[in-house]
Amino acid sequence: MRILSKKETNYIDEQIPLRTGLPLALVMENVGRGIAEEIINSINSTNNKSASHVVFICGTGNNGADGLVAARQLLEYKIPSYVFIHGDILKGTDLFRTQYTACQSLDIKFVNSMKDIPWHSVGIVLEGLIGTGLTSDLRDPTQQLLEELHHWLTEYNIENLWAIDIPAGVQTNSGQVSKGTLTYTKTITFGASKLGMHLYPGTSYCGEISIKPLGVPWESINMGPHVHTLDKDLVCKLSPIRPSNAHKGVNGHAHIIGGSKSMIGAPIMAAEACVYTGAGKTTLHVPTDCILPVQCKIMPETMVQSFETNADLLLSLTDCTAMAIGPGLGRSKEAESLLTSLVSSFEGPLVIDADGLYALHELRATKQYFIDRNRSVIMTPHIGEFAHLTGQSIPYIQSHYVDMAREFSMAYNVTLVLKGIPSIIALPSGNIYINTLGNSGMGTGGMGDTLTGIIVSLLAQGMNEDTAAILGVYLHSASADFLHHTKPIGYTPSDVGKGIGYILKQLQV
Ligand SMILES: NC(=O)C1=CN([C@@H]2O[C@H](COP(=O)(O)OP(=O)(O)OC[C@H]3O[C@@H](n4cnc5c(N)ncnc54)[C@H](OP(=O)(O)O)[C@@H]3O)[C@@H](O)[C@H]2O)[C@H](O)CC1
Ligand SMILES: [K+]
Repeated sequence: MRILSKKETNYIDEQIPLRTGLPLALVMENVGRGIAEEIINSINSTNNKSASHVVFICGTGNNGADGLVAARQLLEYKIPSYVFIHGDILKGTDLFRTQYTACQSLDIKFVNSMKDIPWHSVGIVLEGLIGTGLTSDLRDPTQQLLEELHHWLTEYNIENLWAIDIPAGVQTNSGQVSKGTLTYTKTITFGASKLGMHLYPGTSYCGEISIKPLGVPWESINMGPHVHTLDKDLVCKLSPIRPSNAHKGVNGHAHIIGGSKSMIGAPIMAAEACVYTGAGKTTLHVPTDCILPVQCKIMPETMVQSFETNADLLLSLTDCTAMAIGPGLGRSKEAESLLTSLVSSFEGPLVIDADGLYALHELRATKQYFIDRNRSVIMTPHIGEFAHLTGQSIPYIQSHYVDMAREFSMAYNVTLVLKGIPSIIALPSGNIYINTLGNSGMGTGGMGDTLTGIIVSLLAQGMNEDTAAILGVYLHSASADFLHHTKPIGYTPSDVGKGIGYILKQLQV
């Protein structure tokens, strides 16, 4: 499912009249009908017929105009509305003033104060103060107004607070939330949901999201790189189909490099997840000083090799269909020089994770290697590692989450899996995928190692970087969601790895 940025919604508004000759007022009529239908359905399904009044709190932009269209359309169904307008009507947009004039001649009650609303008979309140037109944090008068609204909702125990398009105070692109923003039970949005509705903290203010059509097939408008949700519908088309005569020689040989004296669990989890995801062969390379405990712990299906020096390791990487480096590798000068050698000499599919990313801290020095490669490298940083890679602070990354991921991926030719809540995948083409799965039980050490193992396994089986990253993130989260269903916390990254085959089966149904 596509997700829209602020720039894209503005572009759609601009292009529809240009391409079709249809005025924006007609689009607004469609979205207003969408809002009205949602209200009618809710009123019809509730037993409380005494709470039948609808209240619209509108600004003087097009978001407020959408509310006025809905109020007018409700009259046809004999549903009365009260409207409170915030702001100077004369300074409203053309569409707002048109709708305002139309509503003045109808049986819609405009109130000058919220005190004049019969709150005891109100079932639903819709906020059309500000939509995608939010410019900065909410200004004081708007914050005060929302505070007053909150007072009435609490006093009269009104649960249904619905936002038109996006809650006033939530930034469309970043999901950052202004002081004074209220929490909604539903957001009725148009065409597609907006980025900020999928990113924290914005997502927790929106309530249920209901998408209403614009009435014009806007997806055919070319707007450059897209943002999509990562969900089952998308990955069903990506699921690998293995020929019935496939054997281990054709199912890929994944090599994983990692481990250090104090960290043997991370490479083991990665290697085992790689096996569970179906690689034909999995070899784990660990430093000589930790091979014994690794061999004692790891499942017998993996091959384990040790290396004393980087030169040893590079020589032993034969028959390698895909490689992952980083889990538990440790932070050392050797690791840094290993990374530089691998990035410049290994031409096959490569995943860099964890300490492998840390070893890239002189990223500018190696940037050209990434750009010159025929294929992108997959990097899987969490936000802390991404901050280290980019030199930006964590709060800055959080408030520029999608933009930073996209810029990084395009500049470095990297398929980026940015692990956060939610995780996003940024492709060198500029396209972004926002993960819609996952749960709180995943916040445990080793989950990232398992993800790396899944992704390198998919690469080894012949998937390209972009598909392996997208499908890998999906399989990882879907497997965790399956476990979470019966065991909310305490399932392990290894359990997640073990479940991958079952999720692949679900995708093939
Ligand atoms: N393609 C679509 O999806 C369509 C969307 N539509 C709707 O249009 C809005 C966007 O309308 P727009 O007129 O661009 O802007 P808004 O109405 O969202 O916002 C403008 C009003 O908000 C006030 N504002 C802005 N920033 C602040 C702030 N920081 N604090 C307080 N108030 C703020 C602004 O006041 P000014 O005094 O600054 O002018 C305006 O009053 C979109 O969200 C949809 O709902 C269309 O229906 C067409 C299709
Ligand atoms: K709104």
